[in-house]
Amino acid sequence: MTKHEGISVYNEIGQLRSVLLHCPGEEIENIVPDYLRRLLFDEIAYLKQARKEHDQFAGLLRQEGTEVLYLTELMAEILASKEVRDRFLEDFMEEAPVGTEGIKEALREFFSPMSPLEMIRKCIAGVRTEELADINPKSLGDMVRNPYPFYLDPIPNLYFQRDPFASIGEGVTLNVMHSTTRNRETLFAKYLFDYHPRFQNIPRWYNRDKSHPIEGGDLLVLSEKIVAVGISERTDAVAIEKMTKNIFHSNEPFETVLAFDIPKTRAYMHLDTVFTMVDYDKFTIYPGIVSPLDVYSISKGKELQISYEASELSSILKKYLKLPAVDLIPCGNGDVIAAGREQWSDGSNTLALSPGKVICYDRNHVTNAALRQHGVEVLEFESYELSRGRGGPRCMSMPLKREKL
Ligand SMILES: NC(=O)NCCC[C@H](N)C(=O)O
Repeated sequence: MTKHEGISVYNEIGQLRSVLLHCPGEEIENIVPDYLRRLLFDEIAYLKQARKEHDQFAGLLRQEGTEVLYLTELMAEILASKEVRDRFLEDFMEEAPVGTEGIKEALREFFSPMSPLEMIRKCIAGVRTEELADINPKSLGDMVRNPYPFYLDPIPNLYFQRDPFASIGEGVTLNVMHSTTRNRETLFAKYLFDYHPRFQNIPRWYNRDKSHPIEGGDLLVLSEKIVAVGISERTDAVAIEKMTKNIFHSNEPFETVLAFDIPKTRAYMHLDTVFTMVDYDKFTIYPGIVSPLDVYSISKGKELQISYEASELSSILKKYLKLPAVDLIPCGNGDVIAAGREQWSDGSNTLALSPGKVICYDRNHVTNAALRQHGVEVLEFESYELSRGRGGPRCMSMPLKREKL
């Protein structure tokens, strides 16, 4: 197993040293039209092409010197311990939830011959009812006919590794997801931080046992002093306050959390679907959120100091990041039709590799051209299928280490 490495993320743009990904697997082939919405997809994706695109994404990261870690491989290392494996399976079935003891017993038997990697992949892929032939009925629930096709639901959003936890400084938020379908994803993160030797004693700024939702796509570490967070469809103000108190009570250098109150709609589900940082003084933003945007600052003090920031976004960013000017590069380059189309496929959801160098989906050609006009280097990869899950390169990656600036 890998040695202790920890977490170190003090900005959005410093050289990306290490990142966590999940390459989409068989879970994508368990998405069916009847459950699309509940599974937070808008279309049926084609797995072979999605995996090809994801490999291109990982290839670009490696080519730039970033260490690429896969969630399934880290989890398989942990589950090599029989004790941890058994505990994980019980927790996983409890949270699924698997309702009856008869089905639980059949699942234990189903998983028992599998290697740790096979088991973890299958937990993510989902288990269809037809795969468990012999259930020894123990209760009424084991006997009644149920048309629902899964004993364990697939977890198709796991390739959006940005959301179940978030690296901030040397710690993490272990998130509470807004939707039931994504909540089991945070169990993987819990096991990583409880058991993997690479991540021992990582402070937690938020824990998945709290009731208020917060998702990683809403958390942006703008500098060593400033964290931005979306008050969004997925993240609520109570969770933000709890997280902020924990960060401020630690030895971390963060001094202000800027809370962006964005519209609560599916297209803009997280702050990073409408706003990402691409260079020291450059950001890409979806123009549709600028006028309804309210920003609040929460500053460190004996108590939290909360204020409404009355100025426009560029002034707020200049003030807190101590910059003479900021360049807000619009998604769609000022064309309202292109902006709407490209935001829908995450045109503003860039992943910075280093200051002024980002990875983007190739399909968002208007926004990518605008980024280049503003002096940003853009690396592209194919995006026919991955984009169907409504997330882009930032959503698909969780930085574990970035160089400090
Ligand atoms: N940070 C992100 O914006 N992640 C994208 C998540 C997409 C996923 N289908 C969801 O609705 O949660």
